[in-house]
Amino acid sequence: MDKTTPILQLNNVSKSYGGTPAVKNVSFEVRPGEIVGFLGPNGAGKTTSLRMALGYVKPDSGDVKLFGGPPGESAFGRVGFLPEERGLYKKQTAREAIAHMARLNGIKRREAFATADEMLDRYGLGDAKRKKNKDMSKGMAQKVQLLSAIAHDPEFYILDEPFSGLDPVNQQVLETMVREIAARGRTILFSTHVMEHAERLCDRILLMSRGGKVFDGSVSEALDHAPRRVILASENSGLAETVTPFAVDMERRADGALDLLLSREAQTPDILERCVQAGVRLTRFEPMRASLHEAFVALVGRDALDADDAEMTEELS
Ligand SMILES: Nc1ncnc2c1ncn2[C@@H]1O[C@H](COP(=O)(O)OP(=O)(O)OP(=O)(O)O)[C@@H](O)[C@H]1O
Repeated sequence: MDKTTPILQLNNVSKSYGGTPAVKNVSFEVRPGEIVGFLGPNGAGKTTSLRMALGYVKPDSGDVKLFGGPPGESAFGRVGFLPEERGLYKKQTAREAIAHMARLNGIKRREAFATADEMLDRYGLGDAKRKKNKDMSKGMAQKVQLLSAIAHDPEFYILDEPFSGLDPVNQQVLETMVREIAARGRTILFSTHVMEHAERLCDRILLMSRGGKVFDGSVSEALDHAPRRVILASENSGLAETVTPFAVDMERRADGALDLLLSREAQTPDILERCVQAGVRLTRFEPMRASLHEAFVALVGRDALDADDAEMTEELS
């Protein structure tokens, strides 16, 4: 496989359960060295897509290529997978759990235990080496499970909601881990509901909604879809009337300022100019930085609206 071959390709993949579509005609690629965030509301089809990527679930139609071929044995030892459902053998110790998975991925026994010890030390779990999984806190067990998914140093990491269930400190530890892994040239695809992690970590995000892909691009491209807002206040009257032509919505905040949701065409310099012309003396003019969360809501909301329109058209026809 050359360096330009995508690590993962889903081509028009669909999967239904009992006649209900979970994933509908989804296509995307993950290229070598990328950190890709997989976002979407509950039930959007993320886990199903990841399982198809690994070959655990067979698509009804479309095809999946992992390392340029069908997912399966050829990818043995090259992928590290953290499943959404967490679970470790209760009686295993932390080092046994990690070594066990490393061995399943082709690492020899002695090296597997040495790696387990080294990783537990490196990620602050040195004291837990001989602790049984049943005696660990939820966060600790999750870290151990993550380490067991990555101990064989795979080329490609598929992590299904790796941040869920971790406290803020451990989320930070995990973020650092992801950066370290990426710095070694590895490729990472992770699903998350936490926009801040996606915003900070990802080269690219994929957004799913109702089984379909609704966005595929960089974080800054996604932010273009977020509504733009400006917070305004003035020391005299007439502000709301003056800025109304630039707004699709506005709200009076508790501190008296106006929160303006800008229309697509509205330009902030024009708002300032109009206020000056109208004699409105501004005491506050604060364009707000859009968040990925707002872009997410806008993109998923639009998808839901489009779907409603389609349903309505079907009903009318
Ligand atoms: N094994 C299964 N049997 C039946 N239905 C399933 C199965 N797996 C997934 N589904 C359904 O497929 C849809 C997509 O689920 P999926 O778990 O892929 O979504 P998700 O985006 O990962 O959601 P979440 O963020 O809640 O984990 C849901 O409606 C779910 O109920």
